[in-house]
Amino acid sequence: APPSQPSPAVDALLKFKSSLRNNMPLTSWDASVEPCNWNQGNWIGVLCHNNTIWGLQLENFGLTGTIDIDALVSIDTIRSLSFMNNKFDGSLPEFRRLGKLKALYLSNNRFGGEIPETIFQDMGSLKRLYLANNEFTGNIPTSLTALSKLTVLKLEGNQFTGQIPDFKQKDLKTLNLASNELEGPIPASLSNLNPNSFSEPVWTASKSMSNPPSPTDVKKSKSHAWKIVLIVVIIVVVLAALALALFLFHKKKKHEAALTPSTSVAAATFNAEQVQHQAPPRPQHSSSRTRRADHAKLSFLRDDIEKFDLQDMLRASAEVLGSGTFGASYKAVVLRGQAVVVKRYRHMNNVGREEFHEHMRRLGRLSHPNLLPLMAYYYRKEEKLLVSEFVEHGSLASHIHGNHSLEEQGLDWQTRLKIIKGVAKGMAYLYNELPIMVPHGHLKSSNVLLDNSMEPLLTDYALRPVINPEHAHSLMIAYKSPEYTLRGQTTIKTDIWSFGILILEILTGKFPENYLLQGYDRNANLAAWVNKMVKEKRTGEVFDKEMTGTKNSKSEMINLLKIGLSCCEEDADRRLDIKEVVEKIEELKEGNPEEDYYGSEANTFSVRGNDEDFSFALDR
Ligand SMILES: Nc1ncnc2c1ncn2[C@@H]1O[C@H](COP(=O)(O)OP(=O)(O)OP(=O)(O)O)[C@@H](O)[C@H]1O
Repeated sequence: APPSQPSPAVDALLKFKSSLRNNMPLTSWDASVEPCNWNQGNWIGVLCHNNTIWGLQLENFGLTGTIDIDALVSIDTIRSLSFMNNKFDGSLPEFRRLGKLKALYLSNNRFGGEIPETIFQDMGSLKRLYLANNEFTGNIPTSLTALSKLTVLKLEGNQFTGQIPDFKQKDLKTLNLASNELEGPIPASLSNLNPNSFSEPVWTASKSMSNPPSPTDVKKSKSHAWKIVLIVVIIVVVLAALALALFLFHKKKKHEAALTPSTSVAAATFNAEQVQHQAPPRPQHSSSRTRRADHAKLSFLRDDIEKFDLQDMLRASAEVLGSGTFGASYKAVVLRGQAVVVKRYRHMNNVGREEFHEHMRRLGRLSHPNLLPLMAYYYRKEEKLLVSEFVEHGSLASHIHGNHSLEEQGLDWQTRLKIIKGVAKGMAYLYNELPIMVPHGHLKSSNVLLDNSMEPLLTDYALRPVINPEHAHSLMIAYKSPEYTLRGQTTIKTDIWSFGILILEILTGKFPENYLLQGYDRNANLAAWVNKMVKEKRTGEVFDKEMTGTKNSKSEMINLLKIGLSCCEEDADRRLDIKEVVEKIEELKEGNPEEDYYGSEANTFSVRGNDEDFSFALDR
């Protein structure tokens, strides 16, 4: 029933809405419905937790007009605001009056002009600030250097001039200043930062395929940004060499000493620090030897493996595999040459010891040919490590998007089909087997690993119960579905969307292009593109040129494309469920694709080479 008295938050949000122009997308903002009541159909873009509004995420709506800070000030619980990818212009609004904000995302708008020096003065809680790709001019405000909690600052793609301020924050991990008009020396405090922070993606420093640059970022890189990068690279290399020498000396000296886990992790992840430049974790000094031993205990989840202890793992030289949204992963060789992967998770600090153990035991009981088993884990309040086997063949992402030489060709159709089948079976098993229904929550091509026979192994699955809820939203951003963008919740339905995108990715060879955006753009995602091509009767052009198969696979490919699109229905209720997906994939076989839907075959496909082999040509 409609509330008799609208709550103050409702009033405030309606007032906020009234100063926006083009606010048509906000029709669900209606006084007769509570903003956080999902049963009634909650308000679009309002982020809630336990019935409390903690943020607004109004992205890709074409909004203009005024951001009414007065109205927002009266909602005391707001911690995160995103107005990315809209058309707001004018000077930066007075967000300083929202002193408790932890995240402010304003990238890809038309805000401009000089930013007053003091504007960030009262925003001591701010951790993430995105002002990229606007039209800001003048100096970078020095008040930013006083934000002690800042971890990510994105200022690229503006017209900032003058010198780079002296950022001294120890937690600042990502700083992007590329594509501005800055000059002068790089402050010494920044020599520790990842050089790529000055251009764009951290991913170029690692081999991870998960975070490719967006086309706009690439376009916007200007030559002076590269000069800065070069200088920083030299500084970092010199520092790294010094640090390496120190590390080796230290390792030799302390060989016998029992290290506390976090000290050891810092040492073992030394290589990673050069990539990530995270502040190394501080040693936890415990008072007794027993406590140290306890601390250093790995909990094993399976009996069929030879046990090793944390010290073995941490003393082994670690190679960084990459750093994703959840944390960084390292490869370490333990015992008789067995390679394991240790993933160090951020944002799991809210969960208590018992709860964590219980969920790990649940995951440990899972056993399926398409799930990478969890071997062991480590729990301390401020440190969580998950250990699994190292999978030699790498990830699906690296196979689809990596560079292929003549000897090493792209995946053929049969292999792609096998992979997709395995992924579907792994997902179905996961839903069936866990005593509580938990989605995979993080399905993407870098989380599909391939064993020696190219059978897929899902990893990073079902972790939602142990991720801090306030972070889950910003962490699980891969392959975003429309409703995920609105509610920030992973569900079985959002999984199916991700699975559909994975099918389209595997068939087209294209990286889901909205990956780096925070929100869902109905015109800029892989499903929208495929749908558009299908409508234009250009289906043949969507398939990956590197995918070879026999002539007969053509209809199978088209049928799989259909399954992918049926998983990517905007309306979540219309998506297939996992059982249907598995059945349909298993039934995939020759047949006549529906011509009127997919266009005339003669126009869309071409056969190259002999009759048996074909590939799709783009240049017809
Ligand atoms: N057990 C494993 N064996 C081999 N490679 C792995 C293993 N686990 C992860 N990788 C690879 O290491 C790289 C880094 O993985 P990581 O899980 O840290 O990041 P990600 O998958 O890119 O992002 P996210 O943190 O969002 O899951 C990825 O390329 C991933 O495919």
